[in-house]
Amino acid sequence: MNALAATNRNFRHAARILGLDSKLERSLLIPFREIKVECTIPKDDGSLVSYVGFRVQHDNARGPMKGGIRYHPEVDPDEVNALAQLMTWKTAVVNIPYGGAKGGIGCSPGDLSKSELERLTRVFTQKIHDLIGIHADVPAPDMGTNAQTMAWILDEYSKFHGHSPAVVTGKPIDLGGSLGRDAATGRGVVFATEALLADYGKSIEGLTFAVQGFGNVGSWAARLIHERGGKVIAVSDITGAVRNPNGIDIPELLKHKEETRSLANFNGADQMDPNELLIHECDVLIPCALGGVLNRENAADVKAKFIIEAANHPTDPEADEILSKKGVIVLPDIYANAGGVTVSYFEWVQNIQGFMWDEDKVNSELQTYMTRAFHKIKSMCHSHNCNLRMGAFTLGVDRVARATLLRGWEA
Ligand SMILES: NC(=O)C1=CN([C@@H]2O[C@H](COP(=O)(O)OP(=O)(O)OC[C@H]3O[C@@H](n4cnc5c(N)ncnc54)[C@H](O)[C@@H]3O)[C@@H](O)[C@H]2O)C=CC1
Ligand SMILES: O=C(O)CCC(=O)C(=O)O
Repeated sequence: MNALAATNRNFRHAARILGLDSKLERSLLIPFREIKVECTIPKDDGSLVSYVGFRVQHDNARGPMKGGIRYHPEVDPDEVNALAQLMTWKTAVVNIPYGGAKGGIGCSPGDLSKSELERLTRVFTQKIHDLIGIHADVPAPDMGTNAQTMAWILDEYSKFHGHSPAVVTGKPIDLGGSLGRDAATGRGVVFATEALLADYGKSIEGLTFAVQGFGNVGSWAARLIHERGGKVIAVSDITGAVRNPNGIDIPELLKHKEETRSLANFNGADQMDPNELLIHECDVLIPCALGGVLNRENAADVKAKFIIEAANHPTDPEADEILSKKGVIVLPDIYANAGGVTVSYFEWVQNIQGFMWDEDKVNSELQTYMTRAFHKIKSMCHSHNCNLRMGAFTLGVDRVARATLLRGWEA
């Protein structure tokens, strides 16, 4: 099922549970604004190449729209729409004063030189600068983008609007980025995992983990799990996959990845088929890469007891049903990976205050937000007799619906 159909289906299910008015339901589903722009740049050899850039601003009832920008060949308008909508529910789940947005450019960032990426980012920013802004829409990194990408957006935007560090988050510390933002999504995943496991009388120490994706989110999640005594027994990324039933030495794997840019030829683990990772024997599976990876083709073969959705939309609704029948507990993306946008919020607050927090404060506030949201989700699950995904969706949708009604929406 495509990402937008899946996200709409989850939203409609939550709206039914909440008994939302059908006109309000329809209004919440329609994006506030969809932007599609042509981005033509000269390549390093002087030839011209054109890309399509998207920004979907889904909802701003609770505050400025917020969400990452993705550079990936499979970026398409439906997917960006789905991811923007997920941001609206996600910011509401962790109760930060934002709406939702998402952007992307259909490109292969690994095939572009640094100067080509810079030109592409600047052209994209020139095309959308009037529609983003500190109190309108605040981009951040997502797959294929990073702090450097945010620095270029900040610089280009500031040419039009004056120096504006709060227009993006996830920027370099030297330009007003927050301590702890780089690790925040992975750290939030770990806080979310701890909250869930505690609910089952368990802890990370001694459990086995399989992690798909070893970029920003996956590598930080794996590192922090390793530090807490969890055994990361399988890791994959676009270059391949490795496994070690005794636990992979994650700091060594990080060093190897840094030196070789690949998981291949790592001495501390055996190579494995990357397609096997999601169905590998483990206690906890953490998808940290693409959407739709758990679907009706593989869900029945999943062996993990818990799935923590660090990626956005990794589980298709058809897989959700299969996993639920198998008794697998799924912690949904709009909560599990909300640590990134939560620390983005702290970064924005620091920029507006002109006051920098120390890293311990960032991390401890993040833990407070993640733990509080988990208990709120659980209480929605009890009230509505639903699973964690619907607990999170009902929590997020209810908060956005209330804000919309209070602002004067009338059926
Ligand atoms: N960066 C952030 O703050 C946040 C990211 N996310 C989500 O987390 C996921 C990962 O994002 P980042 O770590 O930021 O991206 P990234 O670009 O830093 O890393 C992506 C990783 O996925 C791997 N990958 C790509 N295709 C794969 C495949 N077919 N099989 C296995 N691995 C594959 C890449 O090799 C890389 O290791 C995405 O779904 C993103 O939307 C969610 C919330 C915040
Ligand atoms: O930090 C942010 O503003 C957005 C992060 C993001 O794109 C996400 O949570 O999917």
